[in-house]
Amino acid sequence: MSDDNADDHADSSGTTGERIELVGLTKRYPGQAEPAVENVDLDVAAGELVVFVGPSGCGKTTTMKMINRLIEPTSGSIRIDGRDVLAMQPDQLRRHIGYVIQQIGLFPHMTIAQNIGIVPNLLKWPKKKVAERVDHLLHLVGLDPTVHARRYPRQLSGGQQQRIGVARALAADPPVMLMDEPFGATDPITRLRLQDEFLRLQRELRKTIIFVTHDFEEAIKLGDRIAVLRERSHIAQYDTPANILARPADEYVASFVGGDATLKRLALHTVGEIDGEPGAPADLPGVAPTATLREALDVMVARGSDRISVDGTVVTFAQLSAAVRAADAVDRQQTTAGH
Ligand SMILES: Nc1ncnc2c1ncn2[C@@H]1O[C@H](COP(=O)(O)OP(=O)(O)OP(=O)(O)O)[C@@H](O)[C@H]1O
Repeated sequence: MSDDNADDHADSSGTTGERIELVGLTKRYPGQAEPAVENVDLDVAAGELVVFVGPSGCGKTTTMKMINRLIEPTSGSIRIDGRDVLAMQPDQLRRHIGYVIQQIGLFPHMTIAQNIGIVPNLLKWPKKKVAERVDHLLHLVGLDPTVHARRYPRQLSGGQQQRIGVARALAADPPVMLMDEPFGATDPITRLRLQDEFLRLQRELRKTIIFVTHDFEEAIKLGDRIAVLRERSHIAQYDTPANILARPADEYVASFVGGDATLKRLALHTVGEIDGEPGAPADLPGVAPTATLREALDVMVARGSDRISVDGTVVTFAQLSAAVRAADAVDRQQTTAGH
C-alpha cells in the first residue's frame, strides 16, 4: 500500500486500486437478536468494480460502512492490500477510501471548490496544490472549473451535484471507493448519463470499487462482478454478470435475474462495439459509446428513429439487431464453454 506519500500521485489519475478482503466479517447491533451481517468472506481483486445487490435490510450498507469504519465490526477482519483496516489511523483511511452516497452530503455553505477540497485540506496539502487538484477533478467529471468552482451546491442540478460527490471522493486519489446507491436519486436520463461517465472514468482510473444498488440492470452494466446478497449479507452468488444471468446459482438468485434474462443480457454489451458510418447529422438522437445495446434500443423506440448517433457516427437499427444476435450467440457459447 503506497500510503507513504499521497502527494506523489495526487496530480495523476493513474493510481490503480488495491485488493480488499473481508474475512468472517460480522456486525451485531446492540439489542438485536440476529446479526445484521454474519460471517461474510469476500475477496475483491485490485481494480475491480464489485456491485452488491440484495433486498432492503439484507445488510449491504452495514457491510460497506464497516470497510471505512463508519460502523465498527463486531468480529472479523478487513484488509486492503493486505493491511488491517481496523489498525489504520483516520487520516490514512480518508486517503485510502473515497465514499459516495445517494444523499451526496455536499456542505451547502461551501463552494464546489471547497467541497471537493475537504480531504486534501484535512491532509494539509498546500493551497496551490489543492486548487490544481480541484480543477483537475472538475475536468475529470465533465464540469468546467471556470463555471462551477465558485458556485454553491444549490446552484447545480442534481446530476451535477452527484458528479461533485464523485469528484470529492476522488480528491485524495484513493485506491478504494465505496459507493452507496450514488445515482439512485436522479431521474432515468441523468442516471444513464452518470453511469456512462462513471464507466469511462473507471476504465481510466481502475480503482477498486464496491458499489451498492437496488437496480439489477445497473449492476449488470457497471459490475465486473456482482455479489448477490441474501439476509445478513450471506453471499448467494459472486460472479460476473454474464455468468449470473446465464447460470443463477439457485432459485433466490434466479428471482433477481427475473424472467427476461435475454433482454438483460443486452446490458452486457455497449453500442460502442458497433462500427457506425461517420457523419451523423446533428439532429439525430444520440447515445454515448458506453450506452448498452438495451439503452440504445430504448432510445430508438422512444424517439421513433431507426438510426442513432454514437460519437458522431450513425448506427442503424439493422446493425443494432445484428449486434444483439451476435452478442447473444457469443455469450451463450462462452457461458456453456466456460463450465
Ligand atoms: N444502527 C442500527 N441499529 C440497529 N439495527 C440496525 C442499525 N442499522 C441497521 N440496522 C439493521 O441491520 C439490518 C441491515 O441494515 P442495512 O442498512 O445494512 O441494510 P441494507 O441492505 O443496506 O438496506 P437498504 O437496501 O434498505 O438500504 C437491518 O435489519 C436494519 O434494520
